[in-house]
Amino acid sequence: MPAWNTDGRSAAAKPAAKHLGPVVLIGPMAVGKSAIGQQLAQHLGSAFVDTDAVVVAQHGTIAEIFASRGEHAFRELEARAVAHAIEEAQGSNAVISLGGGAVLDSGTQQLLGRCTVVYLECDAETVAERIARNSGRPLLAGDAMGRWRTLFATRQPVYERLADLVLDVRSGSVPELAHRLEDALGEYAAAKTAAVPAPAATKEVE
Ligand SMILES: Nc1ncnc2c1ncn2[C@@H]1O[C@H](COP(=O)(O)OP(=O)(O)O)[C@@H](O)[C@H]1O
Ligand SMILES: O=C(O)C1=C[C@@H](OP(=O)(O)O)[C@@H](O)[C@H](O)C1
Ligand SMILES: [Mg+2]
Repeated sequence: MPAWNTDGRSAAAKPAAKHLGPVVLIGPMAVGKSAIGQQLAQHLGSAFVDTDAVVVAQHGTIAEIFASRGEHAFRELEARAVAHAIEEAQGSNAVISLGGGAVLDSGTQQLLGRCTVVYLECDAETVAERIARNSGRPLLAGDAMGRWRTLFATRQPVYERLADLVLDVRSGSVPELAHRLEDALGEYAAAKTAAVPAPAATKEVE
């Protein structure tokens, strides 16, 4: 049972939700950032932005960008798309799914301080089948699983450091995980609300 926003109103209308701000999903390739993010946004009645989709819509497929302009150019386009999405989402509970490597950018890391960051935690076994039918992820060309493990090993500390919440996605379907995340966010927002001291009583002036 979702802990909040069960009445169809926008999540931002709930007092606790204002403590969340934009909800940003991070984690390695194929953990479900795009799929779970989209469903979560539907549950919350929030906007959804997949920053990879923004880059693709503006500049062509990720594989084409890597091939014609290189990874560095992709990272610049990605950082710009992320910054724009986070700026636009201020004051709302929009859900933003990043690409797995977006968190390496220092500007992005700073902007994430204005968001609730959810790290989707997974392992190689869970993503193996998804990676095997990988398409369109140039960094996984060749030995996909070996590359995934290597990238994960270097990025895992960054994901952990940036996370406000960690969601274990090693079991459960996309709809189940989206519900689980919605509940966890509701609890997180309620805890933050409780932690904010009530405003001091104003003295009456005669
Ligand atoms: N919990 C899950 N169970 C089954 N399939 C999943 C799950 N999470 C994601 N998938 C599928 O795995 C693939 C990769 O998911 P995606 O959301 O694109 O990952 P990411 O954005 O993290 O790279 C998609 O086909 C998606 O539907
Ligand atoms: O981890 C990465 O460096 C990448 C992850 C991809 O996004 P997903 O994590 O959504 O697959 C995409 O941005 C690009 O292929 C690079
Ligand atoms: Mg994605």
